[in-house]
Order: sequence, then structure tokens, then C-alpha cells
Amino acid sequence: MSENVQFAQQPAMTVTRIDVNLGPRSYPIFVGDQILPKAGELITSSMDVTHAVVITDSNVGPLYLETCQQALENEGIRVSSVTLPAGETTKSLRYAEELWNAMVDFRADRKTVVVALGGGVIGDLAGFIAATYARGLRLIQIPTSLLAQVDSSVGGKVGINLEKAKNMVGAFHQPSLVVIDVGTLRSLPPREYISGLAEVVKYGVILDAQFFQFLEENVTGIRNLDAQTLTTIIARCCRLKADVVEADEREETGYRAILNYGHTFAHAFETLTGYTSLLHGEAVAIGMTCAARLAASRNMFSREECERQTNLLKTLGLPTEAPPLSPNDVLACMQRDKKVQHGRLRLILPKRLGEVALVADVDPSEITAVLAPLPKN
Ligand SMILES: NC(=O)c1ccc[n+]([C@@H]2O[C@H](COP(=O)([O-])OP(=O)(O)OC[C@H]3O[C@@H](n4cnc5c(N)ncnc54)[C@H](O)[C@@H]3O)[C@@H](O)[C@H]2O)c1
Ligand SMILES: O=C(O)C(=O)C[C@@H](O)[C@H](O)[C@H](O)COP(=O)(O)O
Ligand SMILES: [Zn+2]
Repeated sequence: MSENVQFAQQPAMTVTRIDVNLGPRSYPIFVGDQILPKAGELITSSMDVTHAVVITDSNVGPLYLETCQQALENEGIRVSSVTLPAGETTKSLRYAEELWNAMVDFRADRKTVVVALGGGVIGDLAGFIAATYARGLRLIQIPTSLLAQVDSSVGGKVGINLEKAKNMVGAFHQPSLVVIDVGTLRSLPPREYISGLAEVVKYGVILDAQFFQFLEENVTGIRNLDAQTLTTIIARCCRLKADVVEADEREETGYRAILNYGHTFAHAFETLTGYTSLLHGEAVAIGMTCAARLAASRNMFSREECERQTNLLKTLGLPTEAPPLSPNDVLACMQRDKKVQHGRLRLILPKRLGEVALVADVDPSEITAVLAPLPKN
């Protein structure tokens, strides 16, 4: 359930609160329009903070760092900040090391909080610093991309990429607070906004057929960045993800793996293209299309629903065709997926819109078959 909170002196500002219930690691997610200036109040109302290290990137910093810093300083918090180059290649050991050293220079101690101000790259990397520096600091996520607001800022997966394997080094480290200002999406480049929509569609396919239909029926509002439509979408995705994380926080029972729908293909595409040509959401859209086609070819997913997924992805402007890579290279890269157990590949495949399953008996020939271009009608 989500709940509406109003700031006492600003009745016009409505904030939706979603709680992630994880016992001692529980935290709230606040979603609202123009709530970044209130981040300091939201933090100090539930946490004791005197020093924050804000980590951001070269696109987000010039737009939002000053507002964020002011919001924290207004609450008496000492603020240090680091601005890193924007882009997926920053999610690497090189920048993790730079950040660890910067933390020493900032005199960070175990009561310092790390604030991730940016998209999923900054969220994952800053989260990794919070998980590892001094054996663990508190983390606050302030996601500014759609993808980070609907997915990466929630759930505690943090980490970095290796040249040969995406997200291969990392940890589970839950944030203490997530502050989502939907207003920041107005400055997001259209390609990045569309990329985030892939994870939104994912939530419909894996868990919520009604939400999938809502997306089909609200394409115009989505295209126009309608604030109400966006708030509904973000709050729904956060609630759906929170439910999964509450049930299987560290992907131990296998249930959390449903959030990985399309990702075994996607991570191989991203890795083999050097993390530069495909955005994560674009790779996920193609990966979901491959997974759905594979499921349809085994008759475990209907051709009609497979087509509905492809149509929605295309209508939203997402790619659905695999990049021109050697199928054997893709297969080899997929074998490094973190869901592999005892050398056996496991894939999340759809059964119907709103329901997926973890499948362990996929033959390599089924994978290479769906990497071929779709036949033209
Ligand atoms: N931890 C998780 O659970 C999880 C979930 C999904 C994705 N991810 C990871 O997230 C990453 C992708 O995240 P992303 O799509 O946010 O990429 P990103 O962090 O690179 O951000 C996208 C681009 O938009 C810019 N940007 C962000 N917010 C902006 C704003 N408000 N205005 C203008 N520009 C803005 C960034 O500078 C960047 O250039 C991948 O590394 C992926 O693996 C992690
Ligand atoms: O939170 C999760 O769990 C997810 O799988 C969400 C994914 O969207 C995300 O891309 C995640 O980083 C993938 O995790 P990985 O363990 O497959 O690297
Ligand atoms: Zn993802």
C-alpha cells in the first residue's frame, strides 16, 4: 500500500510514501514532484546525519547538485561532493578506487552517509562505495533517471561492471531512504527516458497484467511525461519491486530472479558492445523480446501475448531486434550470468502477461534461434 504525506507548510506538495519492509533494514521511498529541495528535511526527520558525501555525474551535477547540497546544508549537514563522468563505463573499479580515496580525503567516518544523486550508474556505484567503505555506511538514493526511479534505487543491489561481465562485483546493501523527485525527469534526454520504460514494461509482464494494460492505454500520457501518469507508474513499480525484495531480499529462494526477466540476454548484449552502444533499458527490451519469443516457441507463452509485449515496447520507442553479434559469443557471455548454477543456465520466461517462471532446461539451440532477426510480415 502507498500512503500520501503532505508537508505542513506547503499544502500543495503531495508526496506518496511507499514502505519497503525488511525488519531492521526497512526504509521509506518518497515520490513527489519538486521534492528535491525537501530532501534534507526528509533525511533528518528519520536519521541522525552530520556529514554527507554526494556522488553525482557530469550531466546531473550541473542541474541538481546545488539544490541537493543546499537542502542538506539547511539541515546543518556538512556536505562533500564528487562529480564523475556520466555513462556506464564509470561503473568500474577505476572510479570505485577514486571514490574510496576521496572518502578518506573528506574525513568520512562510519556515521557519514553516501548520497547517490543520479541515474542507475551513480546509484549502483555510490551504493557499492557505501557497502564497502569502512565496511559499510548508510546510503541515500536520490534517483534522477526514470530507470533509477522505477528500479535501480530500490532493493539494494549495488556494484560495478567487469570488462567481461556486467555487475559482476557487488553487494546487497539496502538504502536507508529513497527520495524520488519526478520533476527531475523533465531534463532527462528522450532516449534515456525511453530506456527506463523497458524496466516499466518488465514489471507489467512479470507481475501485473492490469498494469501492463494500463501502460498500453496510457501511451500518450507516458510520451508527454504527464506528472500524474508518471507518479502512478513510478509508485506502482516501486511497490511491485518492494514486494519481491521483501519476499527474497538476497535472491536466495530464486523468487527475486524474476526481476531479471530479459537480463541474461541484455547483459550479454551490453558487455559484448563494450557498455557503450546500447543503454541498459534498450538491451533489456531486446532481451525481453528474445525471452518471450523463446517461451512462445516452447508453447509456454501465447503468440498473441508475445506480440502484445513486442508492440508495446515498439510503441514506446524501444528496440526489439538483437544487435549483430555472433550467437556463439552471446551464448558464451550468457553462461557467465549470475543465475547460472552448477554450470547450468537458468532463464526467466513468461507464462502469461503478469506471470513468469525460472526455467533451467533451456537448450543452447533455443537461444541462438531467437537471436536471429524477426521475420518481416
Ligand atoms: N541495482 C539495480 O537493481 C539496478 C536495476 C536496474 C538497472 N541498474 C543499472 O542502472 C544502470 C542504468 O541506469 P540509468 O539508465 O539511469 O543510466 P545512467 O545512470 O547512465 O543515467 C542515464 C543518463 O541520463 C543522465 N541523467 C540522469 N538523470 C538525469 C536528469 N534528471 N536530467 C538529465 N540527465 C540525466 C545521466 O547523466 C546519464 O547520462 C545500469 O548500470 C544498470 O545495470 C541497476
Ligand atoms: O533488483 C534486481 O534484482 C534486478 O534484477 C533488477 C534489474 O533490473 C537490474 O538490472 C539488476 O542490476 C540486475 O542484477 P544482476 O544481479 O543480474 O546483475
Ligand atoms: Zn535492469
